[in-house]
Amino acid sequence: MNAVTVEDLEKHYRIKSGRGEDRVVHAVDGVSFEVPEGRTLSIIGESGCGKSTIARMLVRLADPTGGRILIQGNDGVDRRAIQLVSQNPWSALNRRKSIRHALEQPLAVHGLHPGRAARAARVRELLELVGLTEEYLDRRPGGVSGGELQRVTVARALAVEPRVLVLDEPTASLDVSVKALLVNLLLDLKQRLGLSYVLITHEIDIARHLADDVAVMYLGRFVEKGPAEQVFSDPRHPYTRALLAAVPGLDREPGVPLTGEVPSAVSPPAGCRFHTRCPLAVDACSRTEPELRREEDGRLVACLRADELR
Ligand SMILES: Nc1ncnc2c1ncn2[C@@H]1O[C@H](COP(=O)(O)OP(=O)(O)OP(=O)(O)O)[C@@H](O)[C@H]1O
Repeated sequence: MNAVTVEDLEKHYRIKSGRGEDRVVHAVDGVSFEVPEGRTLSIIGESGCGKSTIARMLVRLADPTGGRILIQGNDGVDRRAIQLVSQNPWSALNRRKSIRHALEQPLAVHGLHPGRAARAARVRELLELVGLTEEYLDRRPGGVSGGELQRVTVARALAVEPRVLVLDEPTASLDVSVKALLVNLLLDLKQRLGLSYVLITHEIDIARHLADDVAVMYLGRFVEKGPAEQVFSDPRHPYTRALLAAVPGLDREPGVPLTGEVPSAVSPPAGCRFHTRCPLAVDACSRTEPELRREEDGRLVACLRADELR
C-alpha cells in the first residue's frame, strides 16, 4: 500500500490587490505523487516554489483548493497517521514549558497511555528513541542546543505513533556538524519504526542522504520525478540540471547554474514555466505547456526537449 497518495493537488491563494480585484497565487498547481510504505520522497526546489504549501496540506494545516490526499488509503483527516517536523524547533515548542510537557501534551490530547506511570514511561521511551536521556525532561527549549531540540520535536511527532513524517527543511536551522547527526537519526528511525517520509528541502545534500525518490518542483509544478539515484546522477530536465549544477560531489558533468529570479506565482509564465530562465528554450516552450512524460528508464520529465536531452 502507498503511505501517501496525492492526486492533482492544488492550492491557490486569493489575495486582495489595491484596486479591488483579487489576485490568485498559484502556490501548488496540479501535483501528483505517491510514497510507497517505508520509502522517502524528497521534494526539492528553490524558495517559493510551493514545497512548504504541500507540507502544510499533507498535515491539514492548509486546505487544498483542488485534488485529493490519501494517507494509507484514507482520504479523511487522521491527525495521528501523519505528523510534521518543521524547520525551526524553537518556534515549534513553547519556550515557557518543559520538554516533559512537550512530550506529554500529544499523549494527553489523543488520550494515549493514560495514567501517570504509563505516560511517564512513554515519555522516557520517546526520549530514548531520539537518543536523549531523562535529564532533558525538566529543561526548557532555551536550555537545549538546536540539534537536541530538533530531536525533541521528532520525539513529539512520534508520540502519536504516526506512519508518515513530513519533514519540512528539518536541518535548515542546524549547524553543519549537527545536520549529519539528525540525518542519521532519521534514517535509523525510519528503519526501526517502518516509517515513510516526505522530505521537503532545498539542501540537495540532505536529499541525497535521505531520499529514495525525488520530485523537482518549479513554480507550483513538478518538472521531474524519479528514483534519487537516476535524478541526481543524470538529471534530465534543464531546471534539475541547473539546480544541481552548483552542488559539489555529484558524479557527472557540471551544468549551467541558475540565473535570474523565480517569476511571480501570481502570473506564472505561459507555456513551460521555466522557459524564461531555461538555457535550452525554443519558441514552442513559451506556447506549449509540457506534460510529465515517462522516460525509457521510468522517471517522469516535463520538457518539450526531453528527447534531445537524453
Ligand atoms: N498564506 C499565503 N497567502 C498568499 N500566498 C502565499 C501564502 N503562503 C504561501 N504563499 C505563496 O505561495 C508560493 C509558494 O510558497 P511556499 O512557502 O510553499 O514555497 P516554498 O517552496 O516552501 O518556499 P520556502 O522554502 O521559502 O518556504 C509563494 O509564492 C508564496 O509567496
